Amino acid sequence: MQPATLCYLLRNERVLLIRKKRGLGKGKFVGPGGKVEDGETPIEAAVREVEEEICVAVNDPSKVGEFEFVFGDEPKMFVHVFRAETFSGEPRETVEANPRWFDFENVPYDEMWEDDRLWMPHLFSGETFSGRFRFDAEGDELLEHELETDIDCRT
Ligand SMILES: COc1nc(N)nc2c1ncn2[C@H]1C[C@H](O)[C@@H](COP(=O)(O)OP(=O)(O)OP(=O)(O)O)O1
Repeated sequence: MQPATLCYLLRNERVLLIRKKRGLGKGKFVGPGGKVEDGETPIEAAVREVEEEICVAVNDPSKVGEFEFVFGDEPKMFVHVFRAETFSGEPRETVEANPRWFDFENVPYDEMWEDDRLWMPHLFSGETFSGRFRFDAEGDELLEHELETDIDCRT
């Protein structure tokens, strides 16, 4: 399965999301992230993707979750989820992404992947989690899921 990352920047009860401009999930609000490249660790990939997508240097990402995404019967991605509260640089728009801060209460779930509304509240409350989400073959509709919290997430 393709390894990938999501890295959520959190500050003052707000989360930074990007309007994705290309690739899987184009047009949706998502967390900064992308595929893990050959020779990279997930944490290195998470830091690189945030820098590439919104020009922010993340200092202390900590792993808080793991997801398996399945499209139809095809395992699609294994995603390592990180959170970061210290980072430097002002988030800037790039060719890949348009960044925007949202209050935890006003996250635009209707414009996001369907799984996000199920687990993001656990991110905001400081929990760890793991999930398996099966979508239809096109990735349009979430068909079934399992979600567990308070997992051991050490990398
Ligand atoms: C299917 O459900 C998903 N939900 C959520 N919340 N996030 C998802 C889902 N499927 C994929 N993702 C995330 C995981 C990664 O952060 C990205 C993958 O995006 P992409 O394939 O565009 O990765 P890049 O490395 O940025 O793309 P390039 O190959 O173009 O560099 O989506």
